Parts: sequence; structure tokens; C-alpha cells
Amino acid sequence: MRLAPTPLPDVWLVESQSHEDARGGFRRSWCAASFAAAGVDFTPVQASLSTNTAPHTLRGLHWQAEPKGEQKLVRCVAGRIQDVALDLRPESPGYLRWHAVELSAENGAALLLPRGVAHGFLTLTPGAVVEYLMDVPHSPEAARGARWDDPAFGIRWAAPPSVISGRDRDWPDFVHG
Ligand SMILES: Cc1cn([C@H]2C[C@H](O)[C@@H](COP(=O)(O)OP(=O)(O)O[C@H]3O[C@H](C)C(=O)[C@H](O)[C@H]3O)O2)c(=O)[nH]c1=O
Repeated sequence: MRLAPTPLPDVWLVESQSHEDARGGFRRSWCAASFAAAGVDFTPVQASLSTNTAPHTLRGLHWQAEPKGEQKLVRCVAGRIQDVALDLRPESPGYLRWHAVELSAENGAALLLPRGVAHGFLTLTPGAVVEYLMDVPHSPEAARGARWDDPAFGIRWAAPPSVISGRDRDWPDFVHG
């Protein structure tokens, strides 16, 4: 398992080898030793699955307000998604910058997002399933969001969403600080 840096501080691309044979494949999806070796303190306490029927379903951009901030490891376990990290940490050199990667069941890659970095994804296939590992339990009252097309960020999505929740469609313009 290898953690590769991305242009956003503390956002890591997590890659692992798939051991293939006539039955299929086997790959590690989280490893305390590999994360510790990369200097990343991440211990999951909750896992969730997001199932998405249609291509161009967009979820996000979401984060948890402090003190309920969460680190999360995001992986696509069926289909393909465009996964987006958006740095909302005012003290970060990457503040208001975004980074997108394609995650898929085939490439088996994952993105590790620290507290203060918002997350969203656009599905690129029907039946995309996204797995989350979080390091704190879910707190609905701490949920915050920003709009996918907010001009403050200029995120280049692969396509406009064809399916999006009313909440995600209607987040107000981002307010700095
Ligand atoms: C996030 C979450 C949701 N839920 C329940 C609450 C609702 O009844 C239902 C759907 O929740 P929501 O519409 O917030 O789901 P998403 O829009 O996919 O939210 C997620 O989407 C973006 C992209 C993320 O990165 C976050 O993990 C998360 O915010 O699942 C739970 O029970 N536990 C949870 O951790």
C-alpha cells in the first residue's frame, strides 16, 4: 500500500496492488502500518457505503464543522467516479483549491481527506458504489456543504449532474473565513 501526495496538503492518494489469479483479485484497502509509515494518523471507527443508480449523480460538496471534523478514506468499489477534494482550511497553502481524481473498482485507488477538506463526487457509470471509512462517528448537526458549481472554486466536473439532491443543489454561495 502506497500513500502518494497530491497538490493539496495532507490529501493523499492511496494505492494498493491487486493480487490477481484465476478467481479474481485481492487488495488491501486500509493498513495501519502503511499509514503510520507515511506519517498519517488515521484510525477508522465507522464505515459507510453510498450506492448510486444513475451516471452523473453528484453528491457533495460536504464537510463536518469543528469540533466534529472527520478524516475520511474514500474508495469506489463498483463503477467509476470523479472524486473531488476541496481545501477549505484558511491556514492551508491550498485554501480554496480543489483536486480531482478518478476512483474506480478497477484502479482500486482511494483518497484520504483530512479535516477541513470538503468532498464530493460525480458518478461516471451506472451503479457506482462508494465506500467511506471515517475516523469519527457521523454527526448530522455538524454537516456543512457547498455547491458543486460555486464560482468561488471553479471546479471542472466531467459533466453537469443529472441527479443531485435538493440540498446539494441549493447550498448558498461560499462565504470566506
Ligand atoms: C453521511 C451519512 C448519512 N447518513 C444517513 C443520513 C440520511 O438519512 C442518508 C443520506 O445522507 P446524505 O444525503 O447526507 O448522504 P450524502 O449526500 O451521500 O452525504 C455524503 O456525501 C458526501 C459526498 C460525503 O463525503 C459525506 O460522506 C456525506 O456527506 O444517510 C448516515 O446515517 N450516516 C452518514 O455518515
